[in-house]
Amino acid sequence: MNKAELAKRIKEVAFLEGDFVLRSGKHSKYYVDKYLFGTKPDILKSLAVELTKILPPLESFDRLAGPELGAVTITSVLACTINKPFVLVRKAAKGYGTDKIFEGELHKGEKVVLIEDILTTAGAALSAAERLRDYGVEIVKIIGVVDREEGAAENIAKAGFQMDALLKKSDLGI
Ligand SMILES: O=P(O)(O)OC[C@H]1O[C@H](OP(=O)(O)OP(=O)(O)O)[C@H](O)[C@@H]1O
Ligand SMILES: O=C(O)c1cc(=O)[nH]c(=O)[nH]1
Repeated sequence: MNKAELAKRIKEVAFLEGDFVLRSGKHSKYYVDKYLFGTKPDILKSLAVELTKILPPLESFDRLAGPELGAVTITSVLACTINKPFVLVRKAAKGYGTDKIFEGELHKGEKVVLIEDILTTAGAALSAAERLRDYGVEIVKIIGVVDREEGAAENIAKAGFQMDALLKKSDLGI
C-alpha cells in the first residue's frame, strides 16, 4: 500500500459523518475514528512504513512517546519497525500501583519523538509534550497521523515544538 492507498483505506474504514463533540469541545460534522484504523494490521503496518519516512533521522532521538489511548497502537508498531523503545503517556496517574504518568522506561535528558493519532487543536498532544518537557525530556518533534487543520500547527509552533503530519484533511478528501 502506498501513501495514497493508505489515505484512501483510512477514509474508507474510519471516516464518520454525523454530529460529534470533539476533545476540544468543538462540534464537527465528521469524525475520523482512530480506533477504526489503529486496530487493523494492514493499516498499522503501512502507517509504520509511511511514518518512518517522515521521522527525524533515527540517530537524532532515543525513544518514541505515545499518548494514551489512540496513539498507543500506532506508536508500538512504529517502534517495532524502527527498533526504538517507546514510552506511554497517561492522561492522569492511576492513583495506585506505581502511580506513574509515563509508563515504560524514560530518562531525563532523552530525546523523544511524540506520535499523535489525530491533531485537531493539538491540545492533547501538547499536554503530553509539555509534561514530557517538564520532566526533562527534549521533544524533537510531534508527528500526527491526521491533521484536521483546525489550529494544531499554529498551537504547536506557539508552544515552541516542531511538528509534521502524515496526512492532512485534504489528503483524505475531506
Ligand atoms: O488535537 P486535539 O484538539 O487535542 O484533539 C485530538 C485529540 O483528541 C483525541 O483523543 P481523545 O481525547 O479522544 O482520547 P483517546 O485517545 O484516549 O480516545 C485524539 O486522539 C487526539 O488525541
Ligand atoms: O478532535 C477530536 O477529538 C477528534 C477528532 C477526530 O476526527 N477523531 C478523533 O478521534 N478525535
